[in-house]
Order: sequence, then C-alpha cells, then structure tokens
Amino acid sequence: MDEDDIPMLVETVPGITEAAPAENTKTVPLTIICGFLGAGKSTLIRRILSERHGYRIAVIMNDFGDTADIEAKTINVAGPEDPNIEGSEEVLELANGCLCCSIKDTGVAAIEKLMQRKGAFDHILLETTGLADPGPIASLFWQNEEYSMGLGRDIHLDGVVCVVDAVFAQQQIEEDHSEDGIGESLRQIACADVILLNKTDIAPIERITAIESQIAQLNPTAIVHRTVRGQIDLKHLMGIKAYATGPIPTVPVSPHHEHSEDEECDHPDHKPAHHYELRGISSLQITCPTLSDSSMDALDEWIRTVLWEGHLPGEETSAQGITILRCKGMFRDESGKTHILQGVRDMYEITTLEDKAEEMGIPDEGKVVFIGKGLVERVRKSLVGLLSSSL
Ligand SMILES: Nc1nc2c(ncn2[C@@H]2O[C@H](COP(=O)(O)OP(=O)(O)OP(=O)(O)O)[C@@H](O)[C@H]2O)c(=O)[nH]1
Repeated sequence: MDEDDIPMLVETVPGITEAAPAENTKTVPLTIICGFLGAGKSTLIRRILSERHGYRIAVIMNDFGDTADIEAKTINVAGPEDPNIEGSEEVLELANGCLCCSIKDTGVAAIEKLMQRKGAFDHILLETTGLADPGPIASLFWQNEEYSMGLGRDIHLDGVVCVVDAVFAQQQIEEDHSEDGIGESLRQIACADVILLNKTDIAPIERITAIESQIAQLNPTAIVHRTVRGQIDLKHLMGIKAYATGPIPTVPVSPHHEHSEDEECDHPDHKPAHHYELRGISSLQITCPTLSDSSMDALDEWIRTVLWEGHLPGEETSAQGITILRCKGMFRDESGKTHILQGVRDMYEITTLEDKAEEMGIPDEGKVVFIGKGLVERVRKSLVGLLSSSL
C-alpha cells in the first residue's frame, strides 16, 4: 500500500458480522504488523483489506518515524461491500510526532472514538513504519494498570507480527545500524510472536533456510511461516493471544528450534555447545523444573532485577548491561498450579492459570525464554543455578 493510500475497514459479507456497539466487557484485539522497509507489510495488508474473510478489521497505518515532519494522517473507514461506501466514510486524525507519543496520547483515543462511532471491530491491525521498533508500541498497548484504567480499556494487544524479506533480510540486518548498534530489523525479529518469511518465491532456498535458522536462534518463541505476497490464513495472524494472561499455548518450539548435538541444550547438566549472538542480541531458553515458593520468589526477583536494573541479582552493576526485549515462560509450582510469564521490554507479569494445565494439554516441564542483549553465559548460569536449586 502506498503512503497515500487510505486504509479501510473491511466489512465483508454483510449480515455475518454486523457492526455491533462496543461491549464494555469485550475488548478488541490489536495486532502490530512490523517489518523492515520493503518486506511486504503493505502487500499483506492490502490482501487482508481486499479479501472476504467475514471480519470487521480496522487497519491503522502509521508512518510516524519516517520523517520528523509528519502531516496529520487520515484514517478512512469504509466497507467495500457497503453500497453507501461514500457515505460510510469516516476520517480520524492522528497527531503529528513520534509514534509512541502519538499512539499514547492520541492514537489509542482515536481508535476508541472510532469504535464508539462505528461499533466494535473484530480486530485492529496497526501497521508500523519499516523503521519502527515494535517494543515500545507493544508495551503501550499491552494491558496494564495505566491502560486498563485509562486509555486502551477497549483494546488489548493480541500479538506482534513481523514480515521479513527472505531475499534481503540478512543484508538488512547487517547494514541496518542504529545508535545502540542493534538495528531495527533485528529488534523487529526479536519482538515478534509470528514471523512471515515473505518473498519465498524469489529467494534461493539456501537463503531461506539460513535466515530461518538465524531467526530460530534469535527468537525461539516466534512461529515462522514462509509466505508469498503475505498469503496466509488469517488465523495465524489474528487471535493468537500472544500476550494473554490466561491460558496460552506452550512456548512454541518448531522442529528446527530443537537442539541437535552441536546446538545449545537447555538441560542444566549439559554444557552449551555454542552461544548464537547477532549484534549482541541472542536468546536464552531454559527448562524450568517444578518450583518451590522460594524458587518462585527468587525467579521473580531475578526477572525484576534483570528487566528493571539490567544486571543480575547480587551484582551491583554489570559491565555488559542486560536488555530484555521480550520474555515468555510457563512453569509449575509445587501445588501443581501453572504460572505464565509474559514480558515486553521492562514490563512483565506472572499470572496463575485458573484452569487445570493437564486438561489444557500443557506439559509438566516448564520453560522460560528471554530475548535480548547481554544474555551471555554468565546470565545463563545464573538462571540455570537458580532454577536447578529447586530440584
Ligand atoms: N516477488 C515477490 N514480491 C513481493 C512479495 N511481497 C511483496 N513483494 C513486492 O515487494 C515490494 C515491497 O512490498 P511492500 O508491501 O510495499 O513492502 P512494505 O513492507 O510495505 O514496504 P515499506 O512500506 O517501504 O516499508 C512491492 O513491489 C511488492 O509487490 C513476495 O512475496 N514476492
């Protein structure tokens, strides 16, 4: 979709999903669609906007960050099936300025206003600019105290989808330098819950498998789909509940994520064979035994210290600071309760599953995954030591 194109609300088969007034009890899921310049975000969105799928989807295009001098964006809401397409037009204006501030101060309110006027959507897609770091945007939309009590009470973050260019991703990661040396293309991959490895029609197979294995090591929690022009069943993008505090699927581990002999093994007794790191970004994936109350507290303190202070518990500061971009986890306590860890940047929460884990098919063995910078062997050892002390 060109910059000047207007995003539309798709209202496919009338009658299947009539515009309903926003219910107070139901919040609308929001998916952030990120991806580096030219990866195929707009192609994906255009496809969603023109496809008959029966959902009312609001697409919010956001080009903030591409230029400091942003003109007010207009969001045009219309249904292609609507005979009064002209009449159903509705325009929202988002404030100028940086992406985060705009979303926080105006964007969320604008979306809610839109919902009040047009009825609740089934889903909201927020397409970010190719140079955006989705982390701060995700933390803004992730339900938390500030938002559930204020703005964003009608919206919840469903997940972050990253479109990756199978042809150029590796080159982009190499060339894309930002101030802290990580680069936005890498941050986007690190923060994603679902990755569409796009343009697989024109990428050589060796390149596809190479970037797939790179992604698997950088972000083992992301589910990767190969796509051509964003062709994918929407169920893989929407309603994925990646930030759910209730029942969530186990941390996904696809076959190529499983460790082989020459790859790193999570078991505390096994020494890691190597540590994969790109521009300082890597992932830490550790098997979690059943935890005692004191181990639960220790894990909570470990996470708090690492996320909020950027160093390990017991260390004053770390010469090599730790920055967590995303964390996920699931573990059991001695009473048999299952706990879910969700985090983005320095925000995290650990919630207890109300339902019985066995009934939901959740495995006994827990797992925690951290993705970020500075996750060196010392950090791994610290966490493995903490978790194995409860064995
Ligand atoms: N061959 C091929 N071309 C694709 C595919 N997906 C997108 N393209 C083309 O790649 C170019 C960039 O796609 P866009 O959808 O505009 O990418 P974008 O991520 O929105 O780009 P920016 O808005 O600049 O960040 C366009 O010419 C698309 O037609 C694909 O799977 N295969």
